[in-house]
Amino acid sequence: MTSVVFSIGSNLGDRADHLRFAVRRLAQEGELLAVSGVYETPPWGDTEQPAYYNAALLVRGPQSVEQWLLTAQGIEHEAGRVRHQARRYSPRTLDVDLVAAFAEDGEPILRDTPELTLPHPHAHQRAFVLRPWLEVQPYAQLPGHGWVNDLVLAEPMATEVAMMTALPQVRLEVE
Ligand SMILES: Nc1ncnc2c1ncn2[C@@H]1O[C@H](COP(=O)(O)OP(=O)(O)OP(=O)(O)O)[C@@H](O)[C@H]1O
Ligand SMILES: Nc1nc2c(c(=O)[nH]1)N=C(CO)CN2
Repeated sequence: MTSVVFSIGSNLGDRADHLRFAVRRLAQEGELLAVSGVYETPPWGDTEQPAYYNAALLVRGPQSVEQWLLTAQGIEHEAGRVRHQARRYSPRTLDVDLVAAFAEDGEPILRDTPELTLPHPHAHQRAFVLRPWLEVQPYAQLPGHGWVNDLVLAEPMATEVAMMTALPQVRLEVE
């Protein structure tokens, strides 16, 4: 069994609907253990694009992390995601990234291949990943970077977290 923290994001079309789609599909693929709140977040990395909706999920299942990656990419495709070769961080209907994964004994699963890096190589730089992650794993540690709670409290991350808007009226939970 593996437990995976997913970051989901959308900044094209009906953002809430795209996140709900990701939750519904991942709940079909594994056991949905926790769902964070939804945040509206300023675009990171390429600022000339609309704001994102972001959230985090914790899902468990018998899959390998490589199988989870294929599932995540399949879900992005089903949501109509188009990849733009010329633009690194282009707007997208749905992004489903593996942030971190854990074996049954709680040990982090590490990968460093061209297809899959675990933990996600940019996780420690992204408020839109770290803040929702804390809601699904309050005692999370990011291998190589320490406690996630410490990361979100330290500057400049704390300022970026303050720029995120919690949207409690947007619910993602599946029935
Ligand atoms: N932890 C990971 N989660 C998702 N994709 C990963 C991961 N590690 C490596 N990848 C690889 O990254 C490639 C690019 O993925 P994608 O197009 O979703 O990137 P992005 O979302 O635009 O940027 P970023 O990966 O920085 O969030 C994928 O082909 C995938 O194989
Ligand atoms: N706020 C925000 N910015 C981003 C996001 C995202 O999900 N949210 N995803 C990106 C590529 O993975 C690049 N930039």
